[in-house]
Amino acid sequence: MISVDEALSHLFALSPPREAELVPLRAAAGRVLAKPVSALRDQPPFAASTMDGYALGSSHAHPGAVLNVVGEAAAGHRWEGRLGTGEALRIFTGAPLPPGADRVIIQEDVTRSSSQLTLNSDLESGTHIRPAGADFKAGHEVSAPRRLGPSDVALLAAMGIGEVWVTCQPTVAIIATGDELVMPGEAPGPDQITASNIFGLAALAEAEGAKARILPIARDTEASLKSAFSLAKDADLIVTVGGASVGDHDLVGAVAQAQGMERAFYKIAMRPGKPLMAGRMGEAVMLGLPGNPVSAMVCGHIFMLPMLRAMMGLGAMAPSYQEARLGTDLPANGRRAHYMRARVTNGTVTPAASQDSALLSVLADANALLVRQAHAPAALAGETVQILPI
Ligand SMILES: Nc1nc2c(c(=O)[nH]1)N[C@H]1C(S)=C(S)[C@@H](COP(=O)(O)OP(=O)(O)OC[C@H]3O[C@@H](n4cnc5c(N)ncnc54)[C@H](O)[C@@H]3O)O[C@H]1N2
Ligand code: MOO
Repeated sequence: MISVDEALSHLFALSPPREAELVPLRAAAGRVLAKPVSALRDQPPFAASTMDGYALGSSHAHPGAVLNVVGEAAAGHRWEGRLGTGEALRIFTGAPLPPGADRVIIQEDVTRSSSQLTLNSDLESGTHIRPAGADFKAGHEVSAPRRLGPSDVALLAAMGIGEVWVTCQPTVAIIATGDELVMPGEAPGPDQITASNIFGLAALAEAEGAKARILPIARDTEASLKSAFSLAKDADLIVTVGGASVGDHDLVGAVAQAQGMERAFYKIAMRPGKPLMAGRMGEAVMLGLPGNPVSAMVCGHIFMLPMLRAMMGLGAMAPSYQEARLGTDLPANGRRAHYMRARVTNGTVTPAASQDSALLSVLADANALLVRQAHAPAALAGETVQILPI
């Protein structure tokens, strides 16, 4: 059995970044920027009024001053000219400021009569001018790699960028294995159950930005598993679920190897997740997860998601563990790192009463995994522990 960290290193070695593709900005949200992008010009490109009012030279901006309104500037329509002594310009929010003006008086602070403008006795302070380049200057860079969120997409649009290079989305083929399984909605036989974790794994992969495909359930025969692998071979990542352990019907490893899988490792010191396996299979990576519903999902968080992030160009990063206060005493841990289903409330984490790796209702109630390292000594309530929000 290798450690979780060793398993992750093997998996990262199997998961180089995918190539990049050029997509319209509208399709870029959630994708990973593959090449840095630079602003084409300053934003705003000109000094602009931030209010509706009157632009003037600040030497005139005193209560009771009387000025002559010589024209008008609106957003998208500059006034061509230069303000002289005693002159003011009607100006609206977003309009370019004319030369000769360095202050805008809001319209609430003036009295206007025809072209004559009188400043009121109480003037709001501030210039109400946004200088050219206040947001960013031409050449301002958004660096890569970076997962593009809504604010990034808005920034890129403001930078004038219509298309961006993003890493291609990894494709994931998910294969449930087992004679006992039927799809949700199908009528199970008396000895059968519904395939469940494959739907959770597909959702996890998609939420991370991958394209997931659930293949037909493979039965516990060489022929059925072989045909499932052949359907999956164009994927970047082939995820099998079940058939990973040591029973007579656990054929996944043997069939995968007969299909050319070069095994990187088998079995890890982790609970749940012990019979994890992985290797290269042609152009794809094969990740063989244990069948127990929670084991597969926990391995999805700890291994599949970091692999997908690496394939998307985000680097070889372990999951982002955080710290929390332990809400209850825990006994010493055994030789496998334990990823306990737990709830974190106000910074205090409490493990679920049952850690049976088949209980999806417990997983669905959990909002974190509480990580106990292999051979961790007993821990007392109040100690700081590692968690992974899920
Ligand atoms: N003698 C030993 N037995 C087992 C060991 C061991 O070390 N020695 N390891 C145990 C551990 S730990 C795990 S985890 C399981 C994993 O076994 P498999 O990966 O071979 O999984 P299966 O036997 O196919 O299934 C286990 C369990 O999960 C159900 N299952 C399978 N696939 C799905 C699915 N897609 N959706 C929902 N449920 C699924 C299946 O019906 C079984 O109940 O092995 C232990 N045994
Ligand atoms: O490791 Mo198994 O994955 O305990 O249930």
